[in-house]
Amino acid sequence: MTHTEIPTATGAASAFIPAPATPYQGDIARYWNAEARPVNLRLGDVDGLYHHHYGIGDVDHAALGDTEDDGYEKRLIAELHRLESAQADVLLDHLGAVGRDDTLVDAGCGRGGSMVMAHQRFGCRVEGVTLSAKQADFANRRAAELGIADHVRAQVRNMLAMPFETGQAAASWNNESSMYVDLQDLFAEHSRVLRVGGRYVTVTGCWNPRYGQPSKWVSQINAHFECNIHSRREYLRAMADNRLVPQAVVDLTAETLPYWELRATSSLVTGIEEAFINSYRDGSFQYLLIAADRV
Ligand SMILES: C[S@@+](CC[C@H](N)C(=O)[O-])C[C@H]1O[C@@H](n2cnc3c(N)ncnc32)[C@H](O)[C@@H]1O
Ligand SMILES: CC(C)=CCC/C(C)=C/COP(=O)(O)OP(=O)(O)O
Ligand SMILES: [Mg+2]
Repeated sequence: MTHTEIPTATGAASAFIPAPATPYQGDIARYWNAEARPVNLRLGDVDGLYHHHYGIGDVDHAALGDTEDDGYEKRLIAELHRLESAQADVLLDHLGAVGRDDTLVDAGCGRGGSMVMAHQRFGCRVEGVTLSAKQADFANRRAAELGIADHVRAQVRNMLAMPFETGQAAASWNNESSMYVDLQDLFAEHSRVLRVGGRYVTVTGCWNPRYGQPSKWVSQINAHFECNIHSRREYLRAMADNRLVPQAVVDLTAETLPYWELRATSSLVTGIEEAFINSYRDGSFQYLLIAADRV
């Protein structure tokens, strides 16, 4: 692999940043280096867990209280954040038995919220990769602040060529990060880093083959995030081709809609809410968790 020596903002994420494997990956690195949306930063500020994924579960209307009250917006932000952390908890629930001596891999780790939650739950080592040096620095800074930098680390690397030994990981996951890569390449790499008997989990948005082709809403989401949403069929086929055998396929579409409906009423809207709500409602798009055994 070729590496370009570029010092990072803090020098903490890594001494060097690998050159992007493709021009597209360079675009994605730039996208996430520039990202600073209030909907992500203000939610993360609630308790220091910074997520770049969406929420699931029922809205707690009692906790939200009256829209006319002072403090409603603050409670709304806390509620959206609670639902996003609930999503990560459900992903972690599907990792199976994880011991303190195990290593977990977060492919496309963002600012590291899920990694911190995984370490807090299992006490184990958690290794993350992201294309963005800003995100890796952010995640490593948070881990240092929490005193867990010896167990939680983000690196600026391509998830299709991860810096981990073959069979090193007890479990690995993609939390809303698989729509940036070819699924055959992705699952071949997870299959390599996972030990036999290990567990792979993804939470993802995918287009529904029953709808026919990607709807205009799905195309809008792709354009908004510069990603390429795959179909449910493609996930299952690429897993089967790469020794990943689904143990659970959970349709979380109905469970994510309350998050989007609540978010659409907040001051932190980004303009993509309508596309998610309409595509989930018309059946063209699904929010799915797939947990698979590495056989
Ligand atoms: C929507 S964010 C999800 C972040 C995180 N999983 C979470 O739940 O908060 C997508 C992430 O995928 C990462 N990503 C996209 N393509 C990647 C690649 N080829 N290698 C590594 N990371 C990648 C981005 O850098 C970004 O961190
Ligand atoms: C389910 C799908 C298709 C996800 C696409 C990947 C993505 C950008 C996820 C959320 O990131 P974010 O938290 O940075 O987005 P936002 O700013 O909208 O909250
Ligand atoms: Mg977000």
